[in-house]
Amino acid sequence: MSGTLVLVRHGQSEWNLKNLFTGWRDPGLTELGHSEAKAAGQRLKAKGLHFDIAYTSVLSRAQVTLQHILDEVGQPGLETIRNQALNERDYGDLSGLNKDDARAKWGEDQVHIWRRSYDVPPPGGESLRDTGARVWPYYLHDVQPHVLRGETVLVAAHGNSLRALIMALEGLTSEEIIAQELATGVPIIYTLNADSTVASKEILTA
Ligand SMILES: O=C(O)[C@@H](CO)OP(=O)(O)O
Repeated sequence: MSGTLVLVRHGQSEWNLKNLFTGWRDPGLTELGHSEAKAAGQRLKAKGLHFDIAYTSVLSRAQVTLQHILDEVGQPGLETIRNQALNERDYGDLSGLNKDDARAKWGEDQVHIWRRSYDVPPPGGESLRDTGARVWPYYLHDVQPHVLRGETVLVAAHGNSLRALIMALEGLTSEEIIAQELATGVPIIYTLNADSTVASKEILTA
């Protein structure tokens, strides 16, 4: 076995609460989102995890979530790399629209296809496949080498950028990924084998 990879979706954002498509827009965390992030850090601390490096997106909800976690585990100054490759899937023209209003306008089925299909992009935005095409190479080139060296790596990112990563990590099909929903502020702990396949997975729910 080699190292440990912890993935965490940011805590609830203002736009999650308002039910708006977010994508690359940059709302902050709600009060609940801040406490979810702190609770995630406490649960990681209780597991005795000590991180060697952290990665996040260039969006503040993920960065603030990461900082709460690092504060809670007692590593507030840990080396942190921020990269756009880990950003949320770009929702294009849907960004900023209310999800119920979108269902009323385009229909439930079309909106579900835009939200959860693998390869149908929302107008002007990215499909999950498009998102994976930037997340996975970044993971392979920048993140995975640390894990394979035996380090413990934290990645704080977004619902769909992490779904794309998990799909490739676990070898899920485009059918299987549809049902995968990530809760806000719930860490997923993977250990990897030396050949980079997943050795174990634990979801740290409250
Ligand atoms: O709005 C978004 O950017 C994402 C994540 O909150 O939404 P969805 O659940 O539709 O993928």
